[in-house]
Amino acid sequence: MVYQATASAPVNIACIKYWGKRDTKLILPTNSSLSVTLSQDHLRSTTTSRADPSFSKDRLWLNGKEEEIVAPGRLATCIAELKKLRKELVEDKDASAPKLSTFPVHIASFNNFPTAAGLASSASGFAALVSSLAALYALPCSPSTLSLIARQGSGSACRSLFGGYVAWEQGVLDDGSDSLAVEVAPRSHWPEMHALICVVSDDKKGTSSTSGMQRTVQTSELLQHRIKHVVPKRMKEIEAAIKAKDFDAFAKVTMADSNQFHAVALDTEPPIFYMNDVSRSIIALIVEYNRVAIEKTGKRKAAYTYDAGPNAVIYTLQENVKEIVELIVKYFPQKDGFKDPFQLFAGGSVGEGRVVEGFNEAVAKKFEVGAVKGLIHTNVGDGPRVLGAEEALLGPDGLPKSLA
Ligand SMILES: Nc1ncnc2c1ncn2[C@@H]1O[C@H](COP(=O)(O)OP(=O)(O)OP(=O)(O)O)[C@@H](O)[C@H]1O
Ligand SMILES: C[C@@](O)(CCOP(=O)(O)OP(=O)(O)O)CC(=O)O
Repeated sequence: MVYQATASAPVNIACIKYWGKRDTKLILPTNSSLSVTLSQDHLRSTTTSRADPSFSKDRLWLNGKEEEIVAPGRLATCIAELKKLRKELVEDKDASAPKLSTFPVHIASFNNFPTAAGLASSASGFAALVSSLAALYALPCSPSTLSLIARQGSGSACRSLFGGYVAWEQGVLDDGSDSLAVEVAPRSHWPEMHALICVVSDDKKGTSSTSGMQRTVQTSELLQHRIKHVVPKRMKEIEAAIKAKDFDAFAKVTMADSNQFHAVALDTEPPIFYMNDVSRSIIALIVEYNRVAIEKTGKRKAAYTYDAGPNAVIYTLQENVKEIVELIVKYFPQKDGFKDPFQLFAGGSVGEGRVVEGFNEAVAKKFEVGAVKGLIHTNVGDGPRVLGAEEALLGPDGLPKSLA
């Protein structure tokens, strides 16, 4: 008998940013946060887990390379928590259930996009790990319960247990049992939400989120203001905007919160800079694009947001994506053609790009080819998926197929 399961999980990009922990071991945040889950059709982590009494120890391969599982590290904690749930919720209740909690596991995972480049690989990665082990162990758990475990792998990972629009409620309890992800609205509520990711750099980043945010907690006074007076109000505003499908309000709060996250990074001692000249020019383009839109219709049409790196994520409604791709390509000429998953250009190419009528072209300079290395067009997506045996990443010998 082979005990094995495969799952995939999505990336999420926060509109209200998580930045700061009140408990670094349990990964309990200093503020609530909210994100949009992006489609797994474009960006995903896929993970296969197998339990077998003949394995000598728990082992994990990420993109074909073995990673150490060292207790009490994050990987070891997540695996141990899931084994504990298997024992308590399945084996202790049903004497005939195989004692999978006592078997070592082999885990193989693959990210179909750059790992540790500020594209939230830790979020989709830990969500896929938790989802595949939960499927292997047949855990009767809700996504919110599983989010409690994914959170201990990487905070932002807890939000990837749901599709659509997701809040991570910070919670107040010391044991973290109320610090979990909840669905604000499913994908189907507002499926017109699209995202354009401008890959400015796919290098490993300078200051990791984990170390950067703790330096901010220790040194930034502005962070305390943000936690007490800004985020609670913004969480309410953005939830209301999502429920009402009010893109203008959604965009206003999203951009303000990205700005404030980078302001608290700058307010850290020594200061942390995640955005670069390219990032700032993309902001200038979106600000001008919105100025024209507001002049015509009174409403914003795009929202930029930046995580702990220079890559821009631009949220917009489906009807505006084409204009925005043309705008970005005009200022950031592309080496490779735009992969057009939604057929915006009906099989043709983007060409030289262009700006909308009334746009002040002087707000940014034209950059060299390669300043924006690539554009990824995606949309709001669903939560983790359990996949069939044909998608498994482990071979019959229990080792990654990529190594065979
Ligand atoms: N598929 C995966 N399975 C298990 N762990 C993963 C997976 N993908 C990434 N990770 C873990 O996450 C780490 C990368 O996280 P890191 O926070 O540095 O980058 P990021 O998630 O790309 O960026 P950010 O979270 O700041 O947006 C990897 O080194 C690995 O330990
Ligand atoms: C800027 C962010 O992307 C920070 C993400 O931080 P991580 O979740 O990567 O940090 P750890 O909990 O230490 O693993 C904002 C966000 O996703 O909310």
